[in-house]
Amino acid sequence: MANATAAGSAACGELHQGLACQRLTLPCGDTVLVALQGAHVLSWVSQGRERLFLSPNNLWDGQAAIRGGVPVCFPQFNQRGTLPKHGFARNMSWVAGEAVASGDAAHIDFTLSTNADTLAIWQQAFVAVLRVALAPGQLTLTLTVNNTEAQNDLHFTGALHTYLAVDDIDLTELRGLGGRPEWDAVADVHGLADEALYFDGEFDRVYDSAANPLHLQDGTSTLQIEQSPSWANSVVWNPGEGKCAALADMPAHGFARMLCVEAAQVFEPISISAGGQWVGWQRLTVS
Ligand SMILES: O=P(O)(O)OC[C@H]1O[C@@H](O)[C@H](O)[C@@H](O)[C@@H]1O
Repeated sequence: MANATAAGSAACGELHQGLACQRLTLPCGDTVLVALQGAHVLSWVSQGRERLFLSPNNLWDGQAAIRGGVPVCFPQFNQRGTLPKHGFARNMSWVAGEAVASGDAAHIDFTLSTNADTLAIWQQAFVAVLRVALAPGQLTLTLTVNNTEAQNDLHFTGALHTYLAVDDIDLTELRGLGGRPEWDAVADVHGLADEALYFDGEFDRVYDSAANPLHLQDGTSTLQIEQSPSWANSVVWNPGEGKCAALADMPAHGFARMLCVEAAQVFEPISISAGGQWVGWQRLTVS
């Protein structure tokens, strides 16, 4: 089913590997594809180039976490709690709203609410909304979490776990975190970030987020990465060759074509009082 929206933008449903998806396409040709599973952005093409890495070795069974794109990790980051790794939101089906166009941009909201499956593992009433907003050369992902409890606070950690496509990880550098507190999770060492980060093996580090944008340079193009101050951390992850080989859902050399730069909340859970709301976003801009 396709429906035209204002200014020539188009929104339509389609299947990708059997999964129900929504696609937004702008008059300039930029397009984003989002699976209902996890409200998972699978593809963002801007200026004719795919900007996200998506593993060709995914199971596509509608439940297993999808490797690549932008997993929404909620309400738990990694294994820092009793919930499934990186929370359950990426494994569940979200509900797509109507696409909305304004000028040369468009957005669509996806919603996940408390249900029997979430209550079975997390006794918390909530409504989470991911807005996927497309503008020429720009993708903005905004996660809004509503605590719909009458009395209790809601606590969560999480991330927008963005897998950026790179031509060659050996030619990739990330700038903008220089001087920020860094925890190297591989070596379990705390320090301060170098001005430019390079990747020649497993890399798994958590940073105190920076106020300024980050810049990813991969040889042929530069991407600017921003996040709202409501996320305390940025996580930079590449499994490297050895760990990549152990990931069943990654091709052997997949590590060379990706870098995760995540807007995240890792250590200190975010608290939302009863009836309250939290908003956090990540914005990618082709530059
Ligand atoms: O394989 P998963 O569950 O998608 O997690 C991938 C990676 O996600 C990153 O955010 C973590 O920092 C890594 O430690 C983790 O390995």
